[in-house]
Formats: sequence, C-alpha cells, structure tokens
Amino acid sequence: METDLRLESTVWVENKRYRAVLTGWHFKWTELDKKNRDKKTISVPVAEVVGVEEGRVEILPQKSVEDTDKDFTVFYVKRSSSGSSYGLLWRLGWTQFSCPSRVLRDQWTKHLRMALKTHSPMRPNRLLVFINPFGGKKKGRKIYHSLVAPLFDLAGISSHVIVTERANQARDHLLKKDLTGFDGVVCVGGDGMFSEILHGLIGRTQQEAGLCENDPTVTLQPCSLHIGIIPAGSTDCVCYATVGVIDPVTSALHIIIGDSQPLDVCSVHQASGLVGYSVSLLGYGFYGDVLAESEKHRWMGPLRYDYSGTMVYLSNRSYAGIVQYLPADPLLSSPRDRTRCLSGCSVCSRSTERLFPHSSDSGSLYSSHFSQFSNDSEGEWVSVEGRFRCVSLTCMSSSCPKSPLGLSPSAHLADGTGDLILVWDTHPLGFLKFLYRHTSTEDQFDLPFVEVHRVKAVRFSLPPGKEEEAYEEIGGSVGGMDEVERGYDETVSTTGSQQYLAERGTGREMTDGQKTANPFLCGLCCSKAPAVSVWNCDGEILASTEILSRIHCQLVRLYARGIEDGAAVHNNSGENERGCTLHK
Ligand SMILES: CCCCCCCCCCCCC/C=C/[C@@H](O)[C@H](COP(=O)(O)O)NC(=O)CCCCCCCCCCCCCCC
Ligand SMILES: Nc1ncnc2c1ncn2[C@@H]1O[C@H](COP(=O)(O)OP(=O)(O)O)[C@@H](O)[C@H]1O
Ligand SMILES: [Ca+2]
Repeated sequence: METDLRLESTVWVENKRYRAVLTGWHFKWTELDKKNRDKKTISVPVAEVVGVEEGRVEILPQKSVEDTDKDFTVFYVKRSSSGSSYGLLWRLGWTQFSCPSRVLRDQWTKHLRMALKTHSPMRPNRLLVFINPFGGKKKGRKIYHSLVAPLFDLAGISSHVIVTERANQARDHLLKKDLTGFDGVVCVGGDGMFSEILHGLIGRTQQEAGLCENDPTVTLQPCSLHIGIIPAGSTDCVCYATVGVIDPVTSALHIIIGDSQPLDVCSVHQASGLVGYSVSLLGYGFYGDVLAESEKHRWMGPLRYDYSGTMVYLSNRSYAGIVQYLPADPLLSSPRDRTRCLSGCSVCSRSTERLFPHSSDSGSLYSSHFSQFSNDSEGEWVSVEGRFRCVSLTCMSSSCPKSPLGLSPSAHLADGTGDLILVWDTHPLGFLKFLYRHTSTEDQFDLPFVEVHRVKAVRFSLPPGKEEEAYEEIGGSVGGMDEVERGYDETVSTTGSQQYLAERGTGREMTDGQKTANPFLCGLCCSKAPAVSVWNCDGEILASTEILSRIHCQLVRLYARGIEDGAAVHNNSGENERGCTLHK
C-alpha cells in the first residue's frame, strides 16, 4: 500500500526549488540548497493534512483561488505552544506548491488525497452539530460560525447545524431522530451540553442493540458515532482533559482529521434503574453543594462556581455516608504513581488490546461485545463509613483551567477504571489546603484526611437513620427533583435514558436559573446543617442519594487524541509556512 502511494518530484515554493516526497505516512519537502539542507525539511504526517486544493489558494482575508494548472495548495495542522508544558495549540498551516507540469500537479493532488483516505479512515464527511447558545459566556454561535465552520468547509465536511432552543433538545434528537449518514456529533457548549450528547448517544446505541441501561450488570454497547467538542462552556473539563487546551480551532482540527480518543464512562444507578452517566465528576458533599448553590446564580456565568465554591466552603459542611468500592487491579496502575495519561498512553492501549484482542483496525472494534466487569480478576468490595467533606469519582483526570492537573492527575482516559477520592471530615484549613492544591502541582492526596483508590465500581449509601432525615429534609420526596417542571412533547418509551429523562429534569435549564430549588442548601445562612448532600453528575444534580456506579471501559469515542506532551511532539515549522485562525 505504502509503495503505491509514494511520489517524489521537484516542486517550487515561493520561487525556491524543493524535493517533495510522499511516502505514504509523511509528506515532506526539502530545499535543494545544499548549505541549508538540514534546516529546511518540513515534514507533515499525512494524517494531519487538512485538505489539498488545485491552484494557489489564499484563505485570508477570505478564501480565493488563483486557478493555475501547475499549482496546488496543501493545508495541514501546525502546532504552537499553549504556554503550559502539556497541551498544544493547533493552527491551520498551508503551503502553495508549483509543479513542472500539469500532469505532475494532478498526480500530486490525486496521491495526497488517496493517502488521506488510506491513512485516516475516521475522517468525518458529515456531522451533526448542536450549539448551546447560552453556554458559558454565550458565545457558542459566534465561535462556531467564525472559527469552526470555515475550517469544516475547507476540509469538505458537510454539517447539519441545530442551535438548541431548550435544554435536552440535543439529547432527545439523538434518542429519537434519524441519524443515518452522520459520522459524528459535534457539541458546541460546555460539560453539561456534552453530557446531553453522551446520554443521547449511549441511550440510542443501547436501544438499537436491545440492551437495558437500567441493569448495572449489563455490558453496554460502545457508541459508533464519534463526539467532537467545541469548547464554549463554563468548566470545559472534558475538552481540557482530552485535548489539553480550551481552543475551538484546535478542537475543530482534531475533528477534521478524524482523531479518535476512547473514553471511559461511569453509569450511575439507583434501585429502580439508571440515573445518569458521568465522565468527569460524580461528586457528593462539597461538589454537589457547589453545583446546587451555583444553579441559583447562573446569571454570573462561569464565575458562579467560584462564588458558590466560596459560599459552600464557608458553610463548612460534612456528611455521613457508607462508601463501598471495588478496587481495580493494582498491578496495572495506581492513582499515586505520578504518571500522566498522555497521547498514546500505554496503560490505555493495553486496555484497548484487552477489550479487542484480535482487532487492529478501529472500524471493526465496535461490533464486538466485551465484558470487562465480570471477567477481570478484581478484588473484593471494600467498605468504609464515616463523615466526608466530599466523595468524588472521576473516570479521567478532570483537568480544567481552574485545576490544570485535575481532580486526579494520574487517572486514565480509557483504562476502564475511575479514581475514588475520599476526603474525610477535617478542620476548615485542612480542607482549604486540599482544595488549594488542585491549582498547583502539589499533591492533593498527600494529606492525612484524603484517600484515593482506583476502582471499577462504587456504591454509596446513608448510614441507618439518615435516610429518614433525608426524607424529612426534602419534604417527602427523596431526590428532590420534583420541583423541576419539564415539558415533554413526545411520549417516550422505556429504555434507561429515556425513562430517567422523562421522569426528571437535569435541573440546569438556563432560562431562569431558579428552577432547581435546592432542598439541601436552604440558604447558606441556615443554622441547622443538612444531613444529606446531593450528587453532582458532570454538572447535573442527581435525583438519588443512594447510588451504585460502575465504570464502562471505552464506551464512547471523541475526536481527540489525548494530551500532547509539548516537549516530546515534533512541531513542524518552516519559513514557507503560514499559520492562521480563519476569520478571526
Ligand atoms: C482555593 C481554590 C480552590 C480551587 C479548587 C478547584 C477544584 C477544581 C476541580 C474542578 C473539577 C471539575 C470537574 C468538572 C465538572 C463539570 O462537569 C461541571 C459542569 O461544568 P459546566 O458548567 O461547564 O457544564 N462543573 C462543576 O461541577 C463545577 C465544579 C467547580 C468547582 C469549583 C470550586 C471552586 C472552589 C473555590 C473555593 C474557594 C474557597 C475560598 C475560601 C476563602
Ligand atoms: N437552548 C437552551 N436553553 C436552555 N438550556 C440549554 C439550552 N441548550 C442546552 N441547555 C442546557 O444548558 C446546560 C448547560 O450548558 P453548557 O453548554 O454545559 O454550559 P455551561 O458550561 O455554562 O454550564 C446543559 O445542561 C444543557 O442541557
Ligand atoms: Ca479511566
């Protein structure tokens, strides 16, 4: 295959003579000036070529094509530093080449396009795009139309764009509407919007596979459609933890070249069935209270979390609970091994091999069933009981701009495990130290009142006696979501997502911000401390307190490649290249 695609010839770039070579995996050009030979080779992996066009194409200030018959223009990914040691910004670079003849020009464009098809089979042709116009700083629409759509056009990707008019529209669309012809779903918004897409796609996939999401022992079917995230939210943790930067152009380029990053997903169940899915933070206590409080202050935008965080911190609460967990195999990895899950992570690759032992091409991966829950030789359930400041479970590092290394810096994106962080009740300054360490490289687990365990499943229950207290506090409706009014225009059937979604709201509708009357934080001035908190499930308040959660290895795939190590990745650059963001 590689030899078929090989092509080599002399070309000109800005009046200088170059030797251009396509080897199959790489497209390189080297200036034919002996003195500078070493310095002037530019090499672009074929997988990172965005597009190839005939003629001399300019894209700034707007796209124009000078239609000459010996020229072609190649667009590709160009990296630049993000300013931190991990995570790189991607920009569009392009170079115009002149060939000695039209025949050779046509050979170049044909070979390059064939190489693209062969070496990056997951490139999308057609995408379904959901824009939350109210996410984060309310710039979703502008971000998409000015920065992302022009890049999709350039790459020949067609998209069907839906600007949402209500919460859960994207999720309902994915659950019910025809998705034929789409290669992926793009979410323009924050973690809450991503969560909608996640619920919609997982629910739809299980419906079609005839699997019951309500049963925590069922091995769920991985989703075949990829998810792309264009960050336009408040926390943007899923984007930050899978791409390494919050940057719409970088994310758009990952989508265009069809990068693929599998992601673990945690399913959360109560006795009667599924209550939701989480990838970033499933948190009880502090993070639950912060979310509940922040919903009252949505008008503050992303700042609501800092304000509510401070208020909740000052309210100085801890909660009684029983936490049971199923440890993951300690020989494979540990949350304190000081490693980081970076692009090409070997721990995650081993998980992929375990899940799909006979498969080398990703296209066929997802037809196979797997059962990591029952087959693995994990240990016995462990049970602890006491008072906690917070109980958090995260399937990945959950790094975000507030906490660049995240809730659990050594967690893996796709290893089939989650990290359970238990923060026992402690004095306020101790807890502040714990929180503060999230903002630096200091180890937040190196504190006597903090424990972290790598797990496959977690159960949380209230100590005997507390259930009744919880019931009384919330006025006779455990879960407390009954206040949330939801208008569903269509009758839904009974698969897990649909059922849970029909029964409850996310509590995060952004219309008036006041719908989530939180029964637990009855004004932070309240003198009687509440006995129970709420669960924060990727930014949504869950309706249940007593839950069972289980990690599903690589249940979804994102258009991403994990965080790139700035020091290790070769950054192609040369004087003939130009980088830009389109239509800034
Ligand atoms: C003293 C400074 C403390 C900084 C502590 C930073 C910890 C940050 C960990 C963030 C983990 C994020 C996990 C992701 C969660 C998201 O799914 C989810 C939804 O996001 P969306 O609204 O974009 O859709 N986001 C959240 O639930 C937000 C959690 C944010 C918690 C921030 C807490 C700030 C605490 C500030 C405490 C200040 C104490 C000061 C005392 C004088
Ligand atoms: N058109 C809309 N009107 C109101 N709420 C919406 C709309 N579209 C999406 N949502 C909801 O808004 C919530 C927050 O969106 P998100 O994009 O995550 O922003 P943020 O990061 O600021 O919280 C999501 O849970 C989603 O369900
Ligand atoms: Ca994981």
